[in-house]
Amino acid sequence: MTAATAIDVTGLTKSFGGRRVVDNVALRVAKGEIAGFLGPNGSGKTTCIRMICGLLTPDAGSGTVLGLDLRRQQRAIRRQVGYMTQKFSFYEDLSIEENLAFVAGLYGLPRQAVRDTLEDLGLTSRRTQLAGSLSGGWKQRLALAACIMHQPRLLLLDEPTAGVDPKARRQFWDEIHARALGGMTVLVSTHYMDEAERCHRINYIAYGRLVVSGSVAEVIAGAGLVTLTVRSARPGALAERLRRAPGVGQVEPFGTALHVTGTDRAQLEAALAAEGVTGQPAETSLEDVFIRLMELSEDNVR
Ligand SMILES: Nc1ncnc2c1ncn2[C@@H]1O[C@H](COP(=O)(O)OP(=O)(O)OP(=O)(O)O)[C@@H](O)[C@H]1O
Repeated sequence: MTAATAIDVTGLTKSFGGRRVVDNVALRVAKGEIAGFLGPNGSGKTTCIRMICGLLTPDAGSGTVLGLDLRRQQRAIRRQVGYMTQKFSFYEDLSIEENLAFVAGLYGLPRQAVRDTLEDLGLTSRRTQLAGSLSGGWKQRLALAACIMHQPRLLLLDEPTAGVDPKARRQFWDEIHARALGGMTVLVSTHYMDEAERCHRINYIAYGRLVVSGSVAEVIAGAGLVTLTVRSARPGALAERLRRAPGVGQVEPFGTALHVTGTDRAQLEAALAAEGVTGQPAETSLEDVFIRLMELSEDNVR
């Protein structure tokens, strides 16, 4: 491991009840990087995150987290990591400040840490509000406050913005980027494409296996997909026919236009020409790429 690497693990493997849910995953995350973790439901993201933060022991695999040994130094790792679980919970009948004071007590932090964290996350004016009465966005902010109060060097976020409105999500991401600029490393799982695009690098996992890793641009370029957009008076009927045409992968309506994606430009153009329409070149979206990766992974496990 170099000093600039926050997570450096290889061969991570975990089975539950004889079923392998994480299979030989290698992951490297540089210090100060925001790494996205994407993949279909049940593909093993949460399990990987829990192995990385020292809550679950891998069946196989090794490596370091913040320079600490993944297998032998789990306790030390847990102390330096902030982990926001998918279903974070609080004492609903306690205020924001009381909830944070409770967490501070668990970590043995001084009272000042609560005041600083309230201030830092813009929670001071609401500090007496009961956690149970907060909106989704403020609850999530409280959860973030609770997991960064002990100033971890690595933040692991498991679908932190599920069910939160766009403005609160944007504020949350601004907060995350500010922390990363300050040197904190972040590994965040998400199903939202716009959030994937906010990450420095993304890692796509399917059926327990890491399928691809890189910047958004690298991942899109590496998929080798071609996308054309067509307009039609009856896009629904055209989409139906195109989906059955050879060489056509995905056909997605975008308003009155269709985005048609495949791996071979000549075949795509031929499919459109057979329908009497011409396509205009369009950018392949990250969503198109992930759907393609998921289909390829399905084929591999069948
Ligand atoms: N403690 C456990 N005991 C048994 N099975 C488990 C356990 N934890 C996870 N699993 C199973 O392992 C698989 C991977 O789950 P995991 O939660 O890691 O996936 P995920 O990628 O985070 O999914 P999602 O996107 O839905 O959150 C799932 O099939 C899940 O049911």
